[in-house]
Amino acid sequence: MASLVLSAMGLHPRQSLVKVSNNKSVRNKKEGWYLRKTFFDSKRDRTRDHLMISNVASHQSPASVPERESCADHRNHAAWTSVKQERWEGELVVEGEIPSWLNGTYLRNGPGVWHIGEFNFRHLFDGYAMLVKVHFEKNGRLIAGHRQIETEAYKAAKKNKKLCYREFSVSPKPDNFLAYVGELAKLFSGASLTDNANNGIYKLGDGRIICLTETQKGSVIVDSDTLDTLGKFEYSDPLGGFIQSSHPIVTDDEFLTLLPDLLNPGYLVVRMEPGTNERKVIGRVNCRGGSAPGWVHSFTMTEHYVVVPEMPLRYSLQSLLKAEPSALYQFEWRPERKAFLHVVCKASGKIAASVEVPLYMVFHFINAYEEKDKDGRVTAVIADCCEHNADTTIIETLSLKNLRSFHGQDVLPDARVGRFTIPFDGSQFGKLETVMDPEEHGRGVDMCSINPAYLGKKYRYAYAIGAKRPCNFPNSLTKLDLVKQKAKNWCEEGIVPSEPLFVARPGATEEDDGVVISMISEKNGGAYVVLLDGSTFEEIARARFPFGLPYGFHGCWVPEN
Ligand SMILES: CC1=C(/C=C/C(C)=C\C=C\C(C)=C\C=C\C=C(C)\C=C\C=O)C(C)(C)CCC1
Ligand SMILES: [Fe+2]
Repeated sequence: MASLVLSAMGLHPRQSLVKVSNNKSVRNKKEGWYLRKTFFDSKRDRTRDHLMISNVASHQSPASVPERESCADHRNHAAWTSVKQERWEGELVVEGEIPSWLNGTYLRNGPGVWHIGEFNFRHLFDGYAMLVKVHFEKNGRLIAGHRQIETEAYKAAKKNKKLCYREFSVSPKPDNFLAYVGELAKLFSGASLTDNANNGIYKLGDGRIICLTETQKGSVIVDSDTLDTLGKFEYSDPLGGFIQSSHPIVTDDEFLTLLPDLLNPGYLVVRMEPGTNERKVIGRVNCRGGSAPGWVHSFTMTEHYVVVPEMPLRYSLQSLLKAEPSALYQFEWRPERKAFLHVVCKASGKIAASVEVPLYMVFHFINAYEEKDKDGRVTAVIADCCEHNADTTIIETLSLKNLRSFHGQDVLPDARVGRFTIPFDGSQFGKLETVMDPEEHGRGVDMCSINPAYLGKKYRYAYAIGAKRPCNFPNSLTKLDLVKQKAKNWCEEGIVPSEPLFVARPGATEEDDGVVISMISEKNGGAYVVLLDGSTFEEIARARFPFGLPYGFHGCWVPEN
């Protein structure tokens, strides 16, 4: 009975509410209760790691989650370990003070499950999508939860107990030659590619919440409260193709994205209005560097221009066709084909500038803005990014084998805040410079966010994951002051933080007036959500989940009402 009551409260039965003062207890300010932190207190608990893809747990607290076979390696950091059950919801106890204006839901997308039965995925990017939510109620309470996204790829793997679609690093093995021929046909139509929407998450101008990956069919609508998968986002236009940027640029007024064209190498720049599913073409950029477009995980824009990257890391049709992944999975590094940035005018669709730039390797662009002369004419576009020193090593660093074998070696490749200058004077070349000494952020930087009010405009601050060396993955949060060229860092021993998401205080006039939210996975198997002050970059609150949560990619903020 007691355990049922605790379950209903979202508490584990071993997590007891006690009115005592104890250094292992955390005060729940609101209720005047203390929550004794007994999660994972015993070694036995830490070693329980359940296979979850074989079963669907209904709306449950951890207490009512059925025990399942042990599968994953319990010595793994929570960040690289599949989540223990398919879904959970409960209330979290807050340590610290949540600002009273913070009212809404933080959603995070990312991999949740990296295995199907005994079959283990190889890469961080492969994991089946899981959503995490933290709902900040007006009364200061936090209601949290997580849930797998019910994509075709995930459901098929569960039903058939085998890989059925091509994920980032793994492809289903055809049983025989006929099946192989069938697979090839499916590949050309895009049917064999995954719809595992494990990457981006956005609130569209019309209120719908969309989860995305690089495949167009991996666009999925979810419910921000229940985390239900509501269905595929079906594009109603005839644009075709099967790949898209994982990161559209979404505002209340529009959804802009890039569609790489693998057959006639180039990119379509498209725009979709809120309330519609129809993308309209703004313009097209033809690749300057040969027979395949570069990978466009993300891109950036200014107030009037879209910046289209053409990276030397290009799609490899050959690798896409092969069942066995090559060294760079579906990509190949082609430095001889050079690197470019193209600038497309949002109003006319015309190419305003197209320049060759030094080689670069970028997953995430940060922001861009226009530089103007005294008469208000645009003289250049500035585009900032998290740049991996034109080195693709980071992709292999993010394989699960590497992430799970950290023994104190400093193996995270260096990264920097890169700034491109794209002149508007007809020059053939653009510049790529380092904004600040990379030591400021431990030579690690990625998964960035800014104050959304500064999108496309001159800005000063960005928030990202950084590094405290030695490490094999970014293990700190960093606030980058791009004007002073300084960083403030926040870190705790053994943590893996996900993208720090900046949420502005309503009515704020300073760019950094707000909070930064990040989900933290711990090496002892725990997880918590942390809130930092956007200005001082000091911790203001945290709330612990009752079990570990894997690393996640990106978040979004859904304000109440
Ligand atoms: C790329 C293609 C596919 C899938 C891509 C997927 C599922 C995810 C990509 C995620 C990325 C690029 C995440 C980047 C994270 C970077 C980090 C954490 C950097 C840290 C550095 O210090 C498909 C869908 C399989 C199709 C083909 C192409
Ligand atoms: Fe991303």
